[in-house]
Amino acid sequence: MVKVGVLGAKGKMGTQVCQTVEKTEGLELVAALDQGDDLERLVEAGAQVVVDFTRPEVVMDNLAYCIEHRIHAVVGTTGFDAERLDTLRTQLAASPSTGVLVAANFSIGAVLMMQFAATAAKYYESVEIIELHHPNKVDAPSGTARRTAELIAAARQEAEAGPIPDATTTALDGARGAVVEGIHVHGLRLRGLIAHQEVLFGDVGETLTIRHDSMDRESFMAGVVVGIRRVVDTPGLTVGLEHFLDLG
Ligand SMILES: NC(=O)C1=CN([C@@H]2O[C@H](COP(=O)(O)OP(=O)(O)OC[C@H]3O[C@@H](n4cnc5c(N)ncnc54)[C@H](OP(=O)(O)O)[C@@H]3O)[C@@H](O)[C@H]2O)C=CC1
Ligand SMILES: O=C(O)C1=N[C@H](C(=O)O)C[C@H](O)C1
Repeated sequence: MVKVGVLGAKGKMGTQVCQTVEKTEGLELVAALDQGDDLERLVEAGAQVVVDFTRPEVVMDNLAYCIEHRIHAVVGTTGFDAERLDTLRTQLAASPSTGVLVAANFSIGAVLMMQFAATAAKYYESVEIIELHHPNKVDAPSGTARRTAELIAAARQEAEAGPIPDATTTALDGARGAVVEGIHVHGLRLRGLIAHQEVLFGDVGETLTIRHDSMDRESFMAGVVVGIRRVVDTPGLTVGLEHFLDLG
């Protein structure tokens, strides 16, 4: 039995993660903490794995505590850049048996979308990303959009692709979205949505659009369970759920 603690337990994702852990064979929910709760309760409850769906501004402190106390972590909270990931690697070096998984998106379809986009990247001159979410989302662009842009940029760099064409010389602020690793990312916030993303590729005479839709937060739960089961045997930092999946 894997003893699991959840941080952000009263939030949209945390609530569902608690329910999932409680009904999943081999997992036991031993702590459900939210804003204002003392992290010491994780140690008192004997948590072996913590699942964090909190907020970008608090997640690094949560992880520092977990790593210091040799508690593995499955992290869905957004806000990770290269500097934050390096900080985790440094902290984990002092706790070599501990595993941390940071995944921008736990939905299998979103993982595939990112993989497909990385595969397509070297074949197209143009690429832009549109992420669409519920209006209660606090961050923009989404972690998934950032990660997708990073993967596409890495694939383009490896293929020695030229610059993305764009003749814009005048624009209102924001009209061309944010730029992540040289790729334009546009964010929409709309009541009725949960989590959606389109990656649009273009070249002479054709376009390719890869779209993923999460219509229910249940779509993230299978990936979270895989993360919990695998992180206990995977010391160090893992970035992306794809490393815990058999994608062929
Ligand atoms: N990787 C993935 O697949 C997914 C990632 N996410 C990400 O997960 C994060 C949470 O999303 P969501 O559930 O929608 O957000 P919510 O705002 O619904 O939930 C966050 C919860 O964390 C609580 N919280 C804030 N600070 C702390 C703290 N220090 N310790 C414990 N709990 C705390 C909040 O309390 P309060 O409201 O009082 O501040 C709130 O209850 C976001 O970064 C989001 O982008 C979301 C969906 C999928
Ligand atoms: O806040 C959300 O809802 C989501 N956050 C993650 C992100 O920022 O990519 C994952 C998914 O898009 C839902």
